[in-house]
Amino acid sequence: IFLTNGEFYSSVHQMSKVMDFELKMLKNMQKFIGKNQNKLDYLKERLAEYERERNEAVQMGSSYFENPVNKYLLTKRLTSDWDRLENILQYKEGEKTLKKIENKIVNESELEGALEGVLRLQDVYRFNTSDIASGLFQGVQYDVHFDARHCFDLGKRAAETEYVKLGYFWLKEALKRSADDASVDKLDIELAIAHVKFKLGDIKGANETYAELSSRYPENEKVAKLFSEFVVNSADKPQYYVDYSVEHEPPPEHIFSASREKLYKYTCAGLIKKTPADERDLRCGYLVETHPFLWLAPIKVEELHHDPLLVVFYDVLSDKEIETLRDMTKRIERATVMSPNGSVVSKVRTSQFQFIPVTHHPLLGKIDQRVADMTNLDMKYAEDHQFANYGIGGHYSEHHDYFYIESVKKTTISDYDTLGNRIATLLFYLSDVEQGGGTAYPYMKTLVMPKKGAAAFWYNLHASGDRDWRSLHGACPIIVGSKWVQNRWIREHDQSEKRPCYTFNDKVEEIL
Ligand SMILES: O=C(O)CCC(=O)C(=O)O
Ligand SMILES: [Fe+2]
Repeated sequence: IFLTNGEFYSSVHQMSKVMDFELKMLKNMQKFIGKNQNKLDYLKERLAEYERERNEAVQMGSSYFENPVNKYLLTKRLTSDWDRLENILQYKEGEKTLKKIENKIVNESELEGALEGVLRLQDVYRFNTSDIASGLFQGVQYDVHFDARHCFDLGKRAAETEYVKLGYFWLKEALKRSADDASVDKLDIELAIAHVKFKLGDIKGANETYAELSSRYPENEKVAKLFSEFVVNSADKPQYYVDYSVEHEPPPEHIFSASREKLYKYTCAGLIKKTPADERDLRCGYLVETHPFLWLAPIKVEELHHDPLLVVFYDVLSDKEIETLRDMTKRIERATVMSPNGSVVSKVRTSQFQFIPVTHHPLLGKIDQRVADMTNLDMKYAEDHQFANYGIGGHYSEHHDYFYIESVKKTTISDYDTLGNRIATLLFYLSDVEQGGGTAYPYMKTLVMPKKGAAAFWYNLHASGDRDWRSLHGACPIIVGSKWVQNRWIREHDQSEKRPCYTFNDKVEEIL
């Protein structure tokens, strides 16, 4: 058994394990019910039999005992039969099975992770609470909805995270739904709303809610207690209201003045995108120069940004190759999980992000040759192939692929002295994603949507070797679907023949 702590919600691949686990639980439950059903059936039969014998005896009166057989039967019922029955009654049928069911493996932190996944989606894509609650995502209607209890759980969870304000809206939604849905107590929702208001610094609003509740429930001890706690805790807080008219703060007027995290989210949500003027010089076409073979089989390439360079290559992996790659990652993963020693949690984690050396399978070398043809870089200087799987809500926040060599220990980076920094990244998409899951490049105003068999390619370093901060990117959360990617991180030493240094420094100073 290897399912544990908050590792599943982020990967659909892992979720399928959870599904298998649920099936086992259901089977155990069936077994438990079956066993107890047999026991009850047996007991019912015995009961009927004994009642019948007894009724006969009662009807016959004392003459019943004139028959030695009857005398024997009564004695037997009250002695050996009864002992057996007692044993059966005391025996906890299906106890072992019950233990298995009780010993649930998907624990509370999984649930918290799942709730936070929903909140992250909502935050990044700026979904309305009532839309999510009724199963509407980016204009696509799904046949799911959240009841008052779900909304309440989300609201309470949100209040404990960075999404406190969303917590307010979820609790309001819970309140709305509780009108004709008794899955949660209305007063509990209202108390949670008062608490969230307090957390948001809405001291005046919280005070009004508590005051109203205590006048509506004058005898309620819980209300009185929470109100007086609030009065004590808010005594030295500034007294103001919070505006709840919008669920998501609009971006600042000069959008690039926002934090990098915000820029990443805005790009995922489509608030940052290229203007027609930005797109004017970008081309689509066929790549034929880097290798004579490409004259026969040119690679489809789409330019998405020029400086720094960002392109997408299409149809560079076949479905069959992708199948082989996926099989490869499955095999390695299982081997890791079954390993008898070492931390189980980290093993499960590495199975969501795993490195496979090029020597592991001939296909990996073949792919690297293709990458060399596509990028004109030398793949001798690349890291191991990295595979990753993201599930619903799974994401990778904004980051640079290059190393900050000043701030990390050199020894933690493989072969830094010989290979140097990550000059470029080639990111294969091994799956389509139904909704969400794009790769966002805020400074290039680009959102690349995963397309099975395609690959995004960009430079992380200037030709001078300096880090290019404009290569900032991140994987947007998955709304629906499962995303598989394969990373090729290409190092800078020694690409000098492939990407000559300029004689001038092309470094662009950071504007932050
Ligand atoms: O999955 C993506 O879209 C981006 C992944 C990424 O940036 C990374 O693994 O470094
Ligand atoms: Fe990255």
